[in-house]
Amino acid sequence: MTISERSMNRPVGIKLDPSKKPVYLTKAQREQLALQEEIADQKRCHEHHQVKDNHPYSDNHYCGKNRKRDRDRKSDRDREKETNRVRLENPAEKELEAIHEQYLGSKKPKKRVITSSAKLRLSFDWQNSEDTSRDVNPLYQNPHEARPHFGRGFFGGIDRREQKKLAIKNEREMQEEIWKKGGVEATAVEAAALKKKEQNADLYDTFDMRVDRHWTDKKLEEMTERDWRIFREDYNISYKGSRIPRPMRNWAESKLTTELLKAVERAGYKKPSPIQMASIPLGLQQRDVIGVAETGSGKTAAFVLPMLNYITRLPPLSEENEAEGPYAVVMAPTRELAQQIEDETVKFAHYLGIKVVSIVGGQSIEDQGFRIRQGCEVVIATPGRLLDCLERRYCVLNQCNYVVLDEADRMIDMGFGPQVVGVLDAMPSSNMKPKNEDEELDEKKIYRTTYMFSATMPPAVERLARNYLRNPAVVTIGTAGNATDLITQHVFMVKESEKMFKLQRFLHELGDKTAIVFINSRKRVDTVAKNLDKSGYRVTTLHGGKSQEQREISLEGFRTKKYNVLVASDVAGRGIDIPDVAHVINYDMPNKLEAYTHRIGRTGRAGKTGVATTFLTLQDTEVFYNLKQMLIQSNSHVPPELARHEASKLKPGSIPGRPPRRNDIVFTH
Ligand SMILES: Nc1ncnc2c1ncn2[C@@H]1O[C@H](COP(=O)(O)OP(=O)(O)OP(=O)(O)O)[C@@H](O)[C@H]1O
Repeated sequence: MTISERSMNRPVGIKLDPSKKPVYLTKAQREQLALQEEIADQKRCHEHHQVKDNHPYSDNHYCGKNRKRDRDRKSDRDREKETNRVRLENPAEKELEAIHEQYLGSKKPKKRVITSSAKLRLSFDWQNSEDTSRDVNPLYQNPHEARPHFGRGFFGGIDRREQKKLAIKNEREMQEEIWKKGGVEATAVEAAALKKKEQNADLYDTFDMRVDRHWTDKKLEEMTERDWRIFREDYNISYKGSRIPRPMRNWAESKLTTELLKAVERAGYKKPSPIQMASIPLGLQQRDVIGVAETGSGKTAAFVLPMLNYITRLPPLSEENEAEGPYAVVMAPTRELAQQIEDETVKFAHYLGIKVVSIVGGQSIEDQGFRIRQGCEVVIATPGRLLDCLERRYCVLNQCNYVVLDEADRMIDMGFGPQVVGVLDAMPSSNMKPKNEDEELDEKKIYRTTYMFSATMPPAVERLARNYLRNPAVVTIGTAGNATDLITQHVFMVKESEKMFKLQRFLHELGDKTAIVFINSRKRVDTVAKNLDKSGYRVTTLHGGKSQEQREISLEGFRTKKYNVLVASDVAGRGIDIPDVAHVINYDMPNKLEAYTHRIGRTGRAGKTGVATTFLTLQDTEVFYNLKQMLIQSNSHVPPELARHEASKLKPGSIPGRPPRRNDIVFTH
């Protein structure tokens, strides 16, 4: 209300001339004016209630000034809405509004979303007392080991053992009193029971300590749901899929046959690796499995052991059934990898009398066909050559129900999809598991089991590969696609012309240790190797343009340390397991991050550490974003030229300015 409006009400006690213009009022006058207005208002309200006292919606608080204020607010709102509507009907205004929204954001109030995790924030399904985590302070690591206090109990409060001893002493005295009054003597059994109680009272038990034990101190049958959860967290194991069996904690708890366990012991594998812990129990149940674990983490044994276990359950091969083909097939993208899987399989299989044959390109197909026909339980092959063998009728897969696709993503990426499908089609389809995952499996029946393993599994490839599997369990160790922490990653921004000089500097520092240098093209592999050879390095090469024999000689020479530098194309990028490779150098950055992960994974294997160095040029912008994310995630140094580059800031294929989606992971640096 303005002063002029107020003056219209003409309060009692203040004489104002109505003809005059509004005058200045002192504070005291204004206060008096307000008081009089308030009294007048209340009076009006009172009269109004007397009239409408019995009205059902009457509200004693809602009257007078309040009602007027509300009316004013409402009309203000209506007026504003109306101006907005008129304004927005004008196209120029509309456009202005859109630009405003684009730069300054929408005015529309955002709905507050309460996530389910926020709702449950303070709900734990375990008690504080159940916490088995170890305290960093050694003082609190063993809280129940109380120190004696010079014959006066223990430091730190009540001594449960003393209490128990006193309790049993009382019980004995009372019992003896009863026996005495009854005139009877304790029987031998009663006396022995009392004595046992006394002995027990002298011991601390778990209850006294009030501390739950860590899962490592528990027997299998004592493991609780919570212990299994901690176990999975300790080894970074995560699963997707239904009805997942428990992982195995050690070899003894696995359900592998005794002969296989002996073979594992002879191989020197003291403890299963996390991928083995998680996927062997699944394989033993004939479940289809997609296994993703970092390079050098023992994926080969994770699929080989359940496969051999499965074969031991089948009748041994004889003249009658050897013509029906092998019991199991493993497919891998490269010849070297297939041969390496053969070595790993033979390591265990020869103790069980299981025969293994590898079928790869570059060797006589007739010889390979002859070896299969002589009878073998396991065939390890590259998909192209195996399909060739099947089409030429050198081999059949009439009794093969176990198939492994190692480096499955690479096989599909290389265009081997049709060959893989061709091989799968040659297997008995009657043994496929039912499509409905809720349908119970017949325990006596043999179903086709399909295993798929890799260190990387891009979602698009996984979706495609899933066509070959039925109700698979997906096991992931750590974060899919990440390099192992055992590898120290260095990335240098260089010019093409500087690469050779820098490479020689790194190789010079290498001394007698071994290194693999990856180059993107076969031709350049030969050129770089020639240059290094001239400079006096012990160099050998490996790429797809060499004959199979040359490839094998090179790899063998590198394995036996006749050469300490292997210059290779991507043929050696996956799966190749050469112990003690100290340094991997990406002379050229590959054009996919998956290839980078696999290449650097040739070092830092089976628990050992390694170094990976990558030369990056401005031609590699395609991978800048993903590489930067990977370096940040693994706490590696990001060269400033990469961090600053535009291509490293924008995810390939994304729209500039689009706010991150809910599932996007954004790293800051
Ligand atoms: N339980 C184990 N204990 C000790 N060594 C093991 C164990 N399992 C596997 N290894 C060894 O670890 C090395 C790497 O294993 P493997 O080649 O199977 O790794 P991978 O996960 O398949 O690697 P990549 O992804 O590069 O193919 C091998 O030399 C193998 O003998």
